[in-house]
Amino acid sequence: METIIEVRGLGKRYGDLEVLRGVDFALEPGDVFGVVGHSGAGKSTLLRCLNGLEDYQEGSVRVLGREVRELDEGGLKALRRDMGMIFQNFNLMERRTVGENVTFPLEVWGTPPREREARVTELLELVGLPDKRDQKPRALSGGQKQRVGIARALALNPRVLLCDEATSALDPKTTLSILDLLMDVNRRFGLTLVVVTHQMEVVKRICNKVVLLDGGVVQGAGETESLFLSPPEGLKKLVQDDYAYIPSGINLRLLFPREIAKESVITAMARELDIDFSVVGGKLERYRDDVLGYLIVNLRREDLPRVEAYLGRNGLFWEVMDRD
Ligand SMILES: Nc1ncnc2c1ncn2[C@@H]1O[C@H](COP(=O)(O)OP(=O)(O)OP(=O)(O)O)[C@@H](O)[C@H]1O
Repeated sequence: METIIEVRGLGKRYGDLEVLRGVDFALEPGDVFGVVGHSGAGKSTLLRCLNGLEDYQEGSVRVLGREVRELDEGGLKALRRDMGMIFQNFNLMERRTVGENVTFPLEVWGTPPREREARVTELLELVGLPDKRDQKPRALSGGQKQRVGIARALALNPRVLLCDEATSALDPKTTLSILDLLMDVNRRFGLTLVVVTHQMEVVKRICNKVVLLDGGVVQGAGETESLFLSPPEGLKKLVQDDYAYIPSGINLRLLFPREIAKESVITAMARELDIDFSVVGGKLERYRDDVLGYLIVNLRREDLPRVEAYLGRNGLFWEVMDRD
């Protein structure tokens, strides 16, 4: 499949400050790629390297087959037409109406007025705001403003949408509605999304791939589900909940991949093996279209071999949390 964005060995400095080092990833059309990490991790800088707003000193950033650093002014303009962007604070023009905001990129690219009108109508329908066309942004809620931001970002039919903390200023319910809209445009147009966020819930809900940055270095990367269900050491703090583990016996983390998420594996196991255990904690969550999760149980050390054998026989995944 075509690679739409390929980043290899990316290194970026502001003077003496190294902000990104050895960043690698590749995205295919339709990927929803989460970029997560603490404040100052380099997330926004990475995004700006993708659309040529920042230069980089090392490695390669190829977008739609073009090396971003080598683009001239015309090339950069074309690149930004192919990459829409939305922002935490929406960046709408307050003096312009909603319709005038959405039409702005079309004006810049010289689209004839009649086509512009039709396109604005279509875009405002798409984001669910056909009746707000003549309103000023100040009359809109945060969620509605972001919908206008999305309509404007899609005006030129981009291949990629860059989302910089796009839901961070919104309440949880509005966040979900914006994420649903982003998934809708992703599926409908095969749009690739790059989603910078510090909200793990956003990643779980819409991203199929994720990279975790810390101090400008990739700490973990891969498919969202496997990264969350079984994170590498060092990432656990960032993606897992803390539980007060029971100090005696064995704490076992059972992972529920999609096929068995809803089955009551645990009660069946307890019955069949005739063992006792306590539930320490757990979570079932929605990841895109699946319900996945884990459960942490505490059992007697001597029961572990039989439990592991049972889990293995039944095709389950588990992790012993404190095997010495
Ligand atoms: N224009 C700049 N000049 C100098 N240093 C900068 C500049 N922009 C960012 N930095 C520094 O680069 C580092 C990474 O910043 P960046 O904004 O990419 O992080 P971030 O992960 O997006 O953080 P946040 O979530 O707080 O936005 C920080 O240490 C920041 O202070």
